[in-house]
Amino acid sequence: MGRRQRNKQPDPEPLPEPGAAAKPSFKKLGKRKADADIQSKRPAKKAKEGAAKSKPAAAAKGKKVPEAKGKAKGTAKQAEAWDDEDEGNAGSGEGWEDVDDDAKMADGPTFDDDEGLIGDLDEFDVDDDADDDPLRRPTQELDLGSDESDDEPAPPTSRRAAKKAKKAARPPKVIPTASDASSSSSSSDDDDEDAAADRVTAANFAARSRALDAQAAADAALDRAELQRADADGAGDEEFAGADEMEEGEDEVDTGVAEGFVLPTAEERAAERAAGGPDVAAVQRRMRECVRVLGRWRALGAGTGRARAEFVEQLVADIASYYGYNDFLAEKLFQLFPVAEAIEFFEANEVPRPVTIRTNTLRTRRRDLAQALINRGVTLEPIGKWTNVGLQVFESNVPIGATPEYLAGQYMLQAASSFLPVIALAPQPNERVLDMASSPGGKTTHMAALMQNTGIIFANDASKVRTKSLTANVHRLGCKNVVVCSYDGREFPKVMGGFDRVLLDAPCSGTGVISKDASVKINKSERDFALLSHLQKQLILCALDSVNAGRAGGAYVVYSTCSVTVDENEAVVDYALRKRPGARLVETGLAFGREGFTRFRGKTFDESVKLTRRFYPHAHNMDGFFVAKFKVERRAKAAPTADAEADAPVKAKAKAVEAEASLEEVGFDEEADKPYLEDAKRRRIKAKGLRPPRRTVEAAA
Ligand SMILES: C[S@@+](CC[C@H](N)C(=O)[O-])C[C@H]1O[C@@H](n2cnc3c(N)ncnc32)[C@H](O)[C@@H]1O
Repeated sequence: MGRRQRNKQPDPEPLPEPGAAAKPSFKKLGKRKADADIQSKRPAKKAKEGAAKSKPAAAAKGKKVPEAKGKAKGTAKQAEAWDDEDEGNAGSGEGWEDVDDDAKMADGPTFDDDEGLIGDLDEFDVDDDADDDPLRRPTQELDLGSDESDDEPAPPTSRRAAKKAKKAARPPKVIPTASDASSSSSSSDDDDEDAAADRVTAANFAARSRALDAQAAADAALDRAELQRADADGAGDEEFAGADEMEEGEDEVDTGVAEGFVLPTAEERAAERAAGGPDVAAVQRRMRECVRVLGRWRALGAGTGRARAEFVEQLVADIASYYGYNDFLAEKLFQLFPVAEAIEFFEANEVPRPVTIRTNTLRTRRRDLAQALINRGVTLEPIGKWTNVGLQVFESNVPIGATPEYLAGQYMLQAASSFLPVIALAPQPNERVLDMASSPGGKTTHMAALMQNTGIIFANDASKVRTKSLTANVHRLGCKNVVVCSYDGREFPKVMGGFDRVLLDAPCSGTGVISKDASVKINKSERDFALLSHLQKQLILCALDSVNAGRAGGAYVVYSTCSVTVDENEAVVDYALRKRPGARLVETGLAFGREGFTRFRGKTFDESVKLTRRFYPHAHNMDGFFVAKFKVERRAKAAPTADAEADAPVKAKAKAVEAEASLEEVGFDEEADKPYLEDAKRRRIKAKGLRPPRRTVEAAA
């Protein structure tokens, strides 16, 4: 399997059958970036170092990525191939949307106590380096017939060669799996061949898509079979119910703890720490053993004479030191998964996410954009079946954040996960929409495109500084239905209300985007999560109060975060359900993602919370993300009693006064706005060099 094929955004896993519990994924996504540290005595990676490593892929940073071999080719025939693809997708409507932003800020920034907010669209700005300026480079010519440069060997000093050498030096993964075996067997001979054989052109795009779909279906079938086996074997105690078995084939030899393995006591652990920590190979061995024992506690744990909690404690401590997390966060994230899956999650956080872009359909079509980028030497593919505007970039000769197409607003650098809340909200043309926390505008501009530049979107963000990048993106992408404003979201609906739909892409801890911002590993404490959860609860109530509950068919609110913690997600949503009886959760309309938790470590949430969706890097090859969709309707009135009927006229009058007052409060008066609207229309007509109609009497007055 080619390198790009392996890295390709897989088609997301289908939803489990109704009633089926959320299952761990057995897929492996790649190797640890941190493995280069293997020779060092201490396993923990410095967070700073990690942060630097986890910066966006070179392309997204405006750096040159390795030269793609062979010229990109394009003809009218190729364009037709993209045509077919887009037409094929056209009917799928909502299910085929795009994603949002940048690499560090794949789905926008994350909240940081000290700096307020971290990450910015500027992260994707091009270097000043003249060499990187795409505008000064000659555009590659289209030539379907020859592929001469494919034959040129990569220079020995190329980044590809360096990458190969680095790969060879990597130690085995903590928990090797069958998927590793297959990937390692192919990795030795793949890179150069793949670059030529897997090159995606508009011509071979449709066939490749089909092949990838078939591959994804086969993988999914394999996963299901594995999960059924794990289910049949049963799991440990209640806390770890669902913990997956280690690997197929281990059953025959799994008769006890590995020879020579002794779980250290608390004192031994303390002494080990005091001595500078264990060496990395020892930690790896210990983690592997702990996962194996915990995964089959009944069979293997009893003979150890130690408590399960001791194994868990050791494993969490080793995860923290090996991957460079603070103990608190390592444990918090560990608790989200069965044991073996937790390791997959931590591993996936070490792997950069694919660079993805969203076609701005206000400016171009995906096939045209793809053709233009292919012509510049960009190697790309559609992200997956679930979006008809997303493209995944594999290689590029030019900085993806500064191509003429980028500058012309034909696309947004945006993480695949951040398409999801917009798909769920499904804003329609001519609606009034509020994007409550919107900078730098990945989702705002996506909504503007779905609304075909009609209706109105109020794009709000509490940070004035951040609204600059929002405004820049709104202009670059040609969004004409967006009003940018800067209020604390908690001031809504006092500022304005009566919306058809509201998106609350809330400030969060960013535990879903650790691969882009490794500082999260050490700078989040219990207090941060408490503060964030509190802010999120306040914001969600304001979002629910800002819609027009009386709207025919109901109004909608989508709540999303790029975090995977329960405090910031299910707990917030459950709180909102309790506080706002007029709001209920509905299906997100997203065809994949895991169900939200309804029970978690002693907490019980409303059953409907399972309608929310969780996305994980190790399971969906995208940032960790959470999406919940609410429908808000006016609450049904109770049947009137005789007394109530007598009071009816008085109550009706009181209600009318109240309604009038609330209208005043939210500041809407269509009549009063009429002259201004008419003036604006006249100006627009004049600007086009046409004669505007005569003013109506009210407007003149
Ligand atoms: C996850 S980011 C939003 C990303 C954005 N939706 C996008 O797709 O580009 C969260 C945003 O919330 C903003 N924010 C933080 N506290 C806020 C508050 N109290 N009210 C409104 N916005 C807030 C931050 O400035 C930050 O830009």
